[in-house]
Amino acid sequence: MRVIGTVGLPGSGKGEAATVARELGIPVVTMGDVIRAECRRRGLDPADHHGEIAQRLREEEGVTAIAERSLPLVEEALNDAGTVLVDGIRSDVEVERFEERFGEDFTLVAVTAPFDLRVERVGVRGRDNVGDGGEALEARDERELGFGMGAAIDRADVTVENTGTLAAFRRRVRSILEGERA
Ligand SMILES: Nc1ncnc2c1ncn2[C@@H]1O[C@H](COP(=O)(O)OP(=O)(O)OP(=O)(O)O)[C@@H](O)[C@H]1O
Repeated sequence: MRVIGTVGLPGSGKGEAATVARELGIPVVTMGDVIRAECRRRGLDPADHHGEIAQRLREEEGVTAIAERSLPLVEEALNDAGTVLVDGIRSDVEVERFEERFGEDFTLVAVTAPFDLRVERVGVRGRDNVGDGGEALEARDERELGFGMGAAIDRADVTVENTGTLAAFRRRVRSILEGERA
């Protein structure tokens, strides 16, 4: 069994890595789904309340609340597959929770790309209001780093620098996902 977690700043390529996993038939557990489910449970629209509920869950159940609630989903996915990808790790305490649960079977993969490249890519994707100078992305970076994402990236077992072509990145991710455990 292998549990592969991905971590990276906005626009670094985590979504693309998850797409590669799905194409290989590897189930993807998205930690944001936990938050969306909790929004619905509280009768709130996830589109408007995602950030607020993420924050409240951490306050009410501790800083590992979202990781904790993701664990049963990962375990369920492991019933049918040898490898599972976890998308959405945001802090070092979450990394510790996965390491505590899965030990050597957990691999943390950091995806990195310089700010300017991420601005360009997020712009192409058109999901964010980047504005001139990439200010929106800067604010998102700050929020993520505030959760402890920098410390999580520092703990990675493998770092993929996503500075080349999309095809090269996808190949690298595929080889990590298919690779034998060291
Ligand atoms: N090496 C690359 N070359 C060109 N485009 C890329 C490359 N890697 C990723 N992209 C594109 O950049 C955009 C951002 O990547 P992706 O959505 O995977 O980022 P993300 O880390 O999931 O971001 P977020 O945290 O904001 O969801 C996507 O449109 C993706 O297809």
